[in-house]
Amino acid sequence: GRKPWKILGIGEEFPDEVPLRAEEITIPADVTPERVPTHIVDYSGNTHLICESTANVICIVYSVNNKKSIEKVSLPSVRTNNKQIKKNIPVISAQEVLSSSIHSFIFPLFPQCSAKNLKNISELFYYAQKAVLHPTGPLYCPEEKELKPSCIKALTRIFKVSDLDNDGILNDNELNFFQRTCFNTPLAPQALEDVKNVVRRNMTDGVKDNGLTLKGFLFLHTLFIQRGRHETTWTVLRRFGYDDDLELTQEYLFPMIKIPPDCTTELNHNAYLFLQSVFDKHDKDRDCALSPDEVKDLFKVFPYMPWGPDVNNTVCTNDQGWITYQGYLSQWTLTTYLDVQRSLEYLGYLGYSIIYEQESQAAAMTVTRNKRIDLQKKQTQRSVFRCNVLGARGSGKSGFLQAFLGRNLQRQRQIREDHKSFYAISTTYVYGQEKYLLLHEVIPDFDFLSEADLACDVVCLVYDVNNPRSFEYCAKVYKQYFIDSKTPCVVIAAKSDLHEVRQHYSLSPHEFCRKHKLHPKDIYTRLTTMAMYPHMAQADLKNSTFWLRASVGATVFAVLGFAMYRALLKQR
Ligand SMILES: Nc1nc2c(ncn2[C@@H]2O[C@H](COP(=O)(O)OP(=O)(O)OP(=O)(O)O)[C@@H](O)[C@H]2O)c(=O)[nH]1
Ligand SMILES: [Ca+2]
Ligand SMILES: [Ca+2]
Ligand SMILES: [Mg+2]
Ligand SMILES: [Mg+2]
Repeated sequence: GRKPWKILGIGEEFPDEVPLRAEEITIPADVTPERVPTHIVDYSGNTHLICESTANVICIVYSVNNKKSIEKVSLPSVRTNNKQIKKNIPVISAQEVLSSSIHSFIFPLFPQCSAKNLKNISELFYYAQKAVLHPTGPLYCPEEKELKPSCIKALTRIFKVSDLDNDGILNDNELNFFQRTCFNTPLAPQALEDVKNVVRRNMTDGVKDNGLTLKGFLFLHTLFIQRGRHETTWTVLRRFGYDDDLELTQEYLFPMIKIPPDCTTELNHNAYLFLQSVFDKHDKDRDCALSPDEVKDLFKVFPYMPWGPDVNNTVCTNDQGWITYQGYLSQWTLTTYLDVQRSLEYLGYLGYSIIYEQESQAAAMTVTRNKRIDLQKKQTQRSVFRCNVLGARGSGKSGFLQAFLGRNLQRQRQIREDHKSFYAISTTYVYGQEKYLLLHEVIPDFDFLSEADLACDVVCLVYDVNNPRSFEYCAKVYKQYFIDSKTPCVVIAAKSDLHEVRQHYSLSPHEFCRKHKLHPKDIYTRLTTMAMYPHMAQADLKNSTFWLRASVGATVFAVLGFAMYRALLKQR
């Protein structure tokens, strides 16, 4: 899909009579080494003509046994005579062709070419094309004789992604995998040793425990570039998703994925396996939780830190407040459910499609079938269910979410205001199957409940038994938004450890929910079950509403995590 491009030739001509500007010659794509159709325009030493050109690369051709010809076309003169030459047009010369043909060890050699008679003229065009397609500019600083910072950054990410066990060394297995990934060919055992020996000869800490360190890896690439083999480095960079500016491409980070309405996005089994391996390689002390340092290390391959402190209040953490393995997978599940583009982007940074040899990051996603079909067929393959939690201000919504993560009131009160989350996600078992339940706290603004606030699998209406004005909100929301909807609703009486007061509403909560006599043992499992089998909720309960009394007392929490929620049906 590349556009055809132009090579401009300027030089001292040997024939006596030459036209000022020869006709353009076009080399068709299929006979050029880089498969790019190429126009060659010959400018016969009239360097000022280049001003009008739109060339991608300029070839300077001169006779090596004629000093004058070199002087005439030497770079400074081309530059000074042609101020309008765009700064980023590469200029190559026959001299360069000669000096680039050096022995190298891993990748196939270029044929030796003769600049003297340009017998192998195709080499010249090979280099001309290479100068455009694989520019050294973004990679290497010739003055400093070292890689540019952005190139070091990209190669460091590539090293980290390829270092599958995260020990800071590319061992033979990892090097072979890397080689196969980038060049489609395995590395012969001898070639592998040769590479390491080259590094050993040049530096002391480039090889460690018979594997390549980051320093050694960067050194190798410096060497490739210095030996005119920069297309090797470009092959690696492009394989890992980088464009000419060393940014990850849009196609790599955001592959096309179609999400029809009423469908949701989940990670598939392969993606969970990959994420599990990423967790394992960063959980260095194997305590099944990510310490702040481990999290930092995990996200070193990202251009920014994707998880803020609110994540620790969205998923399960250990006693130290560190995200557990379960919590880590939950957070990935949440991101995928709420913002699949972001999830694709993150998988891209981690190198999912490369490590798991997939066409694109999109291969990690399952788009679930339309929810309506699930309802018709009365079954679902989904594994993530969303429950929106609504209730008046201060009714105990956040407490309900945090209790799901196993946090008692005392612990909840330690959460900083700016670290609070409007989501909580964890797993529950429904008929023996592990499912994710995603709780979302909706900001109580009765007049501004959006589509998104209402779209979910099950609704929780929370009121405060201790606040006489809190039930009215639930009743109004229910009557306005859910009475005719297919979405099952649950009414939850929160703070039931406090004194229960009479609600200022025409019906008492008990009357409101009287018809719906349910005794769920575990409110969260109950919610997931209702989300999964809404037709059951419909069948059981005419208005698909029942009433729960939930207590978030600290002492009750201590025994069975979130089992402190006692769901009782009050009978009069
Ligand atoms: N005693 C007792 N207090 C609770 C319980 N749940 C929440 N609270 C307290 O009630 C207050 C409000 O609780 P939240 O969970 O923040 O209520 P909310 O509905 O999220 O409030 P907003 O987000 O402001 O709308 C806080 O001071 C909590 O500590 C409970 O079960 N028992
Ligand atoms: Ca390793
Ligand atoms: Ca750990
Ligand atoms: Mg000519
Ligand atoms: Mg809240």
